Amino acid sequence: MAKTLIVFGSSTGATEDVARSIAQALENADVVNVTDWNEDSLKELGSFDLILLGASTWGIGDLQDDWHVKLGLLEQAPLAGKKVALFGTGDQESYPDSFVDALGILAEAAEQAGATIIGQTSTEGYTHEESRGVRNGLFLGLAIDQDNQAELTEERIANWISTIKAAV
Ligand SMILES: Cc1cc2nc3c(=O)[nH]c(=O)nc-3n(C[C@H](O)[C@H](O)[C@H](O)COP(=O)(O)O)c2cc1C
Repeated sequence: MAKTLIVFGSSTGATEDVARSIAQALENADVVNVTDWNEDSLKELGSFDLILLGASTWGIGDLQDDWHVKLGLLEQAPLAGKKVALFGTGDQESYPDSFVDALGILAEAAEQAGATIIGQTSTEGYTHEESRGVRNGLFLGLAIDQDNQAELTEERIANWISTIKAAV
């Protein structure tokens, strides 16, 4: 398996749990909290074949706080030619018009840095109405709803990882 870096931002632990589950399922993954991400971290990106970025959505469609502070760093990251896959947690019932918006925010920043986004997923099985995390009818990454569909999380992660492995 490709050498993988997972960077997550999580306010109450949901996205961190997903990040750690993903890391367990991959053979060669480093997991980093975005709070520990700095200019020096950017220099190490070149040694990874695949970069996974995970964030929750807060406010109404806002990027998780720790990620929000580091978004400028992501925009400047040396990601040209790199494959980046995204995962996000959200609550589709309470926030149907901004469900996993963070996926869209991270995608735009990573693309600005030259990355190619892989790992888009179907919106089937979700009840949201609007999402900045959807482009051309697909989520820009893995969408997890621990608040309403926790029973689907394990299977969603497993399916997504298969797709990612096939794409690297
Ligand atoms: C005040 C508040 C605002 C939220 N806003 C959104 C939102 O706009 N969109 C969304 O999908 N989820 C929203 N959520 C749900 C969280 O994103 C969800 O619970 C997530 O799993 C939290 O992940 P974390 O613990 O990793 O930060 C919100 C939750 C709270 C409490």
